[in-house]
Amino acid sequence: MQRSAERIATISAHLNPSTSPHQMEGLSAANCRAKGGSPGFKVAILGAAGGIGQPLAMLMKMNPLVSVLHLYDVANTPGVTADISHMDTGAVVRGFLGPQQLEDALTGMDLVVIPAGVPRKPGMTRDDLFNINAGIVKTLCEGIAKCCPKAIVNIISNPVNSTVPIAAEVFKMAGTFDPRRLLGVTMLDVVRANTFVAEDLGLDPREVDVPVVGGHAGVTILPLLSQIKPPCSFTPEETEYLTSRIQNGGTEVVEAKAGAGSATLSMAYAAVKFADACLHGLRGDAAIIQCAFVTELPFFASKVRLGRSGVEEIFPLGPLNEYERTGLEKAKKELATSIQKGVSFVKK
Ligand SMILES: NC(=O)c1ccc[n+]([C@@H]2O[C@H](COP(=O)([O-])OP(=O)(O)OC[C@H]3O[C@@H](n4cnc5c(N)ncnc54)[C@H](O)[C@@H]3O)[C@@H](O)[C@H]2O)c1
Ligand SMILES: O=C(O)C[C@H](O)C(=O)O
Repeated sequence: MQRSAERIATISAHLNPSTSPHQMEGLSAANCRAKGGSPGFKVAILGAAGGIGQPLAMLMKMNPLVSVLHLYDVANTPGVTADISHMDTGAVVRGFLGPQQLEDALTGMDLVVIPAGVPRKPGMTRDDLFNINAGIVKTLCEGIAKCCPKAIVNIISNPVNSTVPIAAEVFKMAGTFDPRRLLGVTMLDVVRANTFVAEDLGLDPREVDVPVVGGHAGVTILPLLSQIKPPCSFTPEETEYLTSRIQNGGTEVVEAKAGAGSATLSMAYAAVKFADACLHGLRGDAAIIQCAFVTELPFFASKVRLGRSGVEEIFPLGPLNEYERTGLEKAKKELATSIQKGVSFVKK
């Protein structure tokens, strides 16, 4: 037991940038090389040892736009970091364990992705996670405000409809709030919508683009099937079936996993797709457009254009049909409650 604790501490020290020259003695050549890195962006994942965090860390390590990858969690980061760091891709990987290493994990980051927190079990709503996850997101965002206030922040932790308002309040109180840089990740809804619509129409999902707006829970998830590319028409029954399947995609996975958590692999895929879009925007690439939960309007998932400073343009919803207009009213009502819950949590 003692030996294994010492070993974890040693691995952690080797992977931590604050390791002193004295502590560096005895490191392998491979670890010593891990001091700088190729040009690119610095990305931190908070909750990196979790069900989403691990595959997300692997996919970010494969991203050529990433030069430094910081993996932070309150448990198990030394093992995950050692494992990921053996991948022969460009990004230098460093691990950080526990609150005392949070500031080191965040300092200098361009993009921070947050999948920290507990997932649902069957029978729970995302809002049932609020009591635990609200405090986790608040603490992590306080660290961001202090150590990397200019970073783009991608929030995955549920309930997104409340955790993003929590993050906004924390940043406002710290005087660092920039609505262009705070984004709730609703990409999995788009990924699911593309897949389910493609399945229904017999198309390749890579050729389908469904805008999904509103929020990330139940009726707040509002797929705009009337605005699909390529343009398609649906019967009322198809619209009802597809809308309901997209809105309940998360529950479908929670029930199939039967107590072992919620979507992790498809979420890691969606998170990296979204993070990659943010990095391309930061690099100055043109026409980077995705759906995300943004903090203007005041909070609403919309189609946005990403650029050097984060969200550079929020597109209007466009023409909605009768079914979508009704859905929008339901979404706005539920969203208002979830947003207020997040704001009150920080202000109390
Ligand atoms: N936005 C979305 O579309 C979407 C999709 C899937 C899951 N989620 C949410 O993502 C969250 C994580 O899901 P998961 O399946 O990876 O859960 P998980 O339990 O497998 O992993 C969560 C990780 O967070 C870590 N953690 C807990 N407290 C922490 C803290 N204070 N600081 C840093 N790390 C901390 C845990 O140690 C764990 O490693 C859940 O809230 C889930 O509901 C969101
Ligand atoms: O459904 C969940 O609890 C996780 C996530 O929000 C999802 O949509 O898969």
